[in-house]
Amino acid sequence: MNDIITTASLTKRYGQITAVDTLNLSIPAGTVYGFLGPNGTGKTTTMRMLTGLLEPTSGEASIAGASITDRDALRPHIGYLPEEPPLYEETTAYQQLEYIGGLRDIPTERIHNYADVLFDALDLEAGRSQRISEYSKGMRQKVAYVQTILHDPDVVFLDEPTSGLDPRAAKTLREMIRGLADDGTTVFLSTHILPVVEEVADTVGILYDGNLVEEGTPAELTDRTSQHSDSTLEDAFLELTDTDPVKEVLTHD
Ligand SMILES: Nc1ncnc2c1ncn2[C@@H]1O[C@H](COP(=O)(O)OP(=O)(O)OP(=O)(O)O)[C@@H](O)[C@H]1O
Repeated sequence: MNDIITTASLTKRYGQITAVDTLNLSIPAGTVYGFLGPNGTGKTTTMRMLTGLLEPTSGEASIAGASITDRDALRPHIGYLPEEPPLYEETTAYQQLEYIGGLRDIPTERIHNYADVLFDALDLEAGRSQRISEYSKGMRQKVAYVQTILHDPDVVFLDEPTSGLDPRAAKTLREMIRGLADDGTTVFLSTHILPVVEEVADTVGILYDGNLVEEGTPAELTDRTSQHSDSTLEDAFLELTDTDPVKEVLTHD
């Protein structure tokens, strides 16, 4: 299978802190990669480097053959939904998408057709004519998601995409994520909601202190670490990222 995301010793330091440490990833096209790790372990830093927003200290990476340091070449291939997506407060959802789509030369008719289908699926019809400043967190998240995939990118980076969504919308979004991958789009998904990853990810990578400490299918990770037959990805995650300093002192001989 063709790897569409590759990184080679990708590293980011902030002064004394090494946020991402010689990260090597090879992610095949058309798969969902669940990127997990405790808070402050380098996930956002990695995503910002892979989307060309942050320069690496060292190492390399490419997306669909475009180097992450070549932003013009990279841009058409990627969509990024950050944890706090920027939206224009005074516009409606349509206007927001028209503006973003316009920057990418997407015809207005296509933007409207696409938005109509996705807004129906995500239950955002009622909010279409409202200004974004009047939106709830979940409504904002829905518009931001549509904005992320509007130009049909090869790789979509999603940071906590179900944040703020009600259970029905979150379920629809999980199905959409799977649908994207089934249609050949690659999804790089970071979330702390492990059942979401368990449901949609083909492969899971666990980042810990900037290092990739484990990688495999959700079932493999669970099996590798499981103490009992009904273990979940959450059990595996907790075991692989266990840094209880008190426990470390007590067990140190
Ligand atoms: N601009 C910055 N300047 C200095 N240190 C930073 C900066 N951004 C991030 N860091 C540090 O880099 C490390 C990784 O942060 P990052 O935001 O990538 O983690 P994360 O895994 O995305 O966390 P979370 O799950 O909480 O979103 C942390 O130690 C953080 O304090």
